[in-house]
Amino acid sequence: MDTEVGPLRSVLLHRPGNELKRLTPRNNDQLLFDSIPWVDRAQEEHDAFADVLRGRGVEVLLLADVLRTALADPRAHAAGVHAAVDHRRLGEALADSLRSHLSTVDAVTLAEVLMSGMTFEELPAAEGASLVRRMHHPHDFAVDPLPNLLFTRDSSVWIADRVAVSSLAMPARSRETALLDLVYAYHPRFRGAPRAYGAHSAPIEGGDVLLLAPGVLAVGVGERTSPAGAESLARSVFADDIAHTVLVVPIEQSRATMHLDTVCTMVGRDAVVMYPLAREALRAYSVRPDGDGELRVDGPAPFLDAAAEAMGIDRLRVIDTGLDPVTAEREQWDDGNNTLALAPGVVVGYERNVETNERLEEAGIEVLRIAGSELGSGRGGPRCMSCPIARDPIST
Ligand SMILES: NC(=O)NCCC[C@H](N)C(=O)O
Repeated sequence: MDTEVGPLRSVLLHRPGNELKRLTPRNNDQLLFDSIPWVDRAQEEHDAFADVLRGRGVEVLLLADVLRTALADPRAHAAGVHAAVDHRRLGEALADSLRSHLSTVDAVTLAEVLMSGMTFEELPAAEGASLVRRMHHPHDFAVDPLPNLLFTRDSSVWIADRVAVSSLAMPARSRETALLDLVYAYHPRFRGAPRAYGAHSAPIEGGDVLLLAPGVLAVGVGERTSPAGAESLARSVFADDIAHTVLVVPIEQSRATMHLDTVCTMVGRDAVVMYPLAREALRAYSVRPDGDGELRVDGPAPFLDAAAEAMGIDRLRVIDTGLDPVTAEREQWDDGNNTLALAPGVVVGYERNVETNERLEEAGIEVLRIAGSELGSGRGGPRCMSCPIARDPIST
């Protein structure tokens, strides 16, 4: 898979589950949600999103299913138990007893613990007194929930025939790496899938990675992906010969622009929808292999120019959203720029971004609208909620 817009064949989604029921007004900021979602409605919205994709011939894989299947392998099960138990939080005695307990549970139960976490009151009854158990509030988490699993875009990225399992920057998401790692290592469908980026610890998140054209990647660097993460990814894709240029794009370190795909996504082979303020502001370092195993770094230059040059086209078309600044800011916050392309000129977008969608349609882009009032409470749109696994090449 080497573009953002080739006909989408297969995608990994996560239907939100019990992990969302862990969100409270006390923990939602730390868990990276802006409000408390109505879980049943979020599930309905997500089911409708998945149905739109299936209706267009896309195979939808659900993370909970592939996780359960992977955990049926004893090695994956052991890795899952290891990922769940934090001995620094629990202390050695309680960690040992939780480890022994989880080692005996089936794959479905372990998957649920890995996704939804476990509170101290849900820990299996243990013999004897544990200071840790007594001092924690019963509702404290012994195993943290992962409500941001919903945003499968960020935790793994397919580039050509390789998958990069991300190292996520925020503590609330760092355990997602272990789950995706064991899915790709042990699920029969993915076992042996070649990796990109490896087990680097420098943060990369998939929302920052755009496959602009075959061999050309854009990587946002800001709140999530670090300069070191971008450099590691560049070195890895050059070593594997799956890209010739990586455009490294500094983005503002703020919640509204946490990933590059919050301000810019591709809607056609040479077209993007972009937050108007980003249009002039974005710049890019062009990183290429220098032929001696090192990197050549040029720039920074205006992003649109650097992208067109690397893609070998005259210019990258920006869909003129033509919005007044307040509407633009509101619709950017609600992920109007975060579209998922199903094919060149066909995208999924949140229905609430009325003006952005109208402008896209005026530019000839078909917009498949989905509801997202609850899904969007974690600040992510259709692109954030999808990890494409296979796309057809764009026919010429
Ligand atoms: N690619 C994206 O922009 N993903 C959205 C992630 C939202 C999630 N609540 C987070 O803060 O990581």
